[in-house]
Amino acid sequence: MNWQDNIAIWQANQEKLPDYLKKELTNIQTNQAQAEEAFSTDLEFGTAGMRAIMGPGSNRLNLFTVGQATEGLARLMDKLSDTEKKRGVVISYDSRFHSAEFATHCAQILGNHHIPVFLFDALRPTPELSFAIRHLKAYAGIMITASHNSKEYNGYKIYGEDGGQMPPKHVQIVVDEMAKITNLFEVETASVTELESSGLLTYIGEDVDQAYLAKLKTVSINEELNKSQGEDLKIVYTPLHGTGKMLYRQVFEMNHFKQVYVVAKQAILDPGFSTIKTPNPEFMETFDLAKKQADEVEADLIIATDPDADRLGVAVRNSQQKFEVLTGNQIAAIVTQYILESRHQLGQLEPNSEIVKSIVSSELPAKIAADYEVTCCDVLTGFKYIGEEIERLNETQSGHFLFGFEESYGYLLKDFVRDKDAMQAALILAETAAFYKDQNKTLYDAMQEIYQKYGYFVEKTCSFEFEGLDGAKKMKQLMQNLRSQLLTELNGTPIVKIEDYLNQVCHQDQNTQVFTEYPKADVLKYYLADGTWLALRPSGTEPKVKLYVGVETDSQQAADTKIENYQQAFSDLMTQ
Ligand SMILES: O=P(O)(O)OC[C@H]1O[C@H](O)[C@H](O)[C@@H](O)[C@@H]1O
Repeated sequence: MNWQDNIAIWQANQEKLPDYLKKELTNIQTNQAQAEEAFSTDLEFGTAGMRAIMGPGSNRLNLFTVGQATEGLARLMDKLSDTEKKRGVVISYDSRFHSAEFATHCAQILGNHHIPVFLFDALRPTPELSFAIRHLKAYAGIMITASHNSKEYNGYKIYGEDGGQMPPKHVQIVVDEMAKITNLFEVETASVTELESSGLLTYIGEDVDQAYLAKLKTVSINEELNKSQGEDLKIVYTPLHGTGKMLYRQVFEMNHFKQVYVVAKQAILDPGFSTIKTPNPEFMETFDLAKKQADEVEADLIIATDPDADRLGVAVRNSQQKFEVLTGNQIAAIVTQYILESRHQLGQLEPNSEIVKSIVSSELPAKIAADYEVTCCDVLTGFKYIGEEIERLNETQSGHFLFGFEESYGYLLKDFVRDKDAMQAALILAETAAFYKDQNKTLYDAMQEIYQKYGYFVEKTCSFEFEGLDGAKKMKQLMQNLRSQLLTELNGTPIVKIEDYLNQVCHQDQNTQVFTEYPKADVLKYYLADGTWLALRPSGTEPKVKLYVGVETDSQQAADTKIENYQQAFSDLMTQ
């Protein structure tokens, strides 16, 4: 169907649209480029479900595209046995515009299929949703969030019964069912009152909070340390206008961190994120307000969580006492070092322990792990793969999960959650900071010690935007070109190995070998003769190709120069 016909269908169904969407439908037609983009194609399920700008259209996040996905999930569940189906679905949502409305709409669609729904009575973090699925023994979960994207976006994630993001093979069934819904306006809903009275809709909140908080108490490794040092540690915390606000105080207090100063202006649930450009805890500017407050109260560290509280960013004082934002990889290295060292000291480092990371994350935690005879398992980008590895370890009883992370600021320690959990990460960071403070050191000092011991492993990610309708096609083409003309050197340094995760082949020493331990993914990873690695992949959540570079040298300065040079050389190649 062409986009004009698609608009005509939306217009014909005007009476089903809420007022704001009616207005937006009229407005969008005055801008042909935007209208074409919104109506000429359908949203796709990416790394983490669907994420898009909100507005009318089949390629936008709105009541009807959210409805289509939920109807897909409902039809998948219709195929289950009655007992399985009756386990129901847990739904949560973040602080964004329309998040609560979308969540209720999902409940009404599932309810129409006689699927029980457990809907949070107010916004809650993504990790709490993941926990709630297992806690309530539900069959699936839905989270309405666009994570750290800007305010125009919203998103939709589906979780499976293990609390992890639904694995691709199940998502495919949902996607196939979605494709059968050719008219988005035909998806039926039940009324909320009806569902409430029939018992199909249950509101959850406080009980699940208490159960989740109790589990969060098990994250600490050395409770005695927290008891003795927790009172002295000064933390400035910002929930960046999102769900972290709901539980942070109890989380810190229950774990003996009493001096937590919240950034009051960012503890307001504001879907416009009016104090920041984007609610992304990886950017320096996101910490501006927090930094001011941290200087006033002489805080040791700043912790920020994104609006759905699954990712976490940290700023620490450097040797000049100025706050510096750590990268996702640096946070992972510091936490890995602390977990392994403290467990080792306490005699709690079990044999067959394992950390899990994505293939585009730093090699430094792997090197630290090796030093403690702990395995490091690599998985594809997407926390669901870390969830799958945890499940595998549990099922086969072949190992003990200690820590999972991605360079994109996602961390998990305890498997009562099967996605990244910023609350767990906040706790372990506070404990780590307390550990070093006890020795008169900061987390910045900790990072320097790690570099000195293991080498300067430094990584940088940059991305190339591919907006617009033909963006996805252009990204695929770019990857294809790099596959058909394999690079042999970069900046004069030979490329010794190339892994192609789509064709599942590894090119090395003029040989091509097949590898099948990962699902197929559009990723190319290059290994250079000097130990540098580069990876390139189209993002699954944004219209971007991401370039990741990791180097290992003997000084920070040498690492920075090396990274700049390689990144530049590769970027030049891509834009030629
Ligand atoms: O690099 P992308 O495909 O955009 O994904 C970036 C991140 O997106 C989401 O937050 C996923 O849950 C993460 O697992 C993933 O690392």
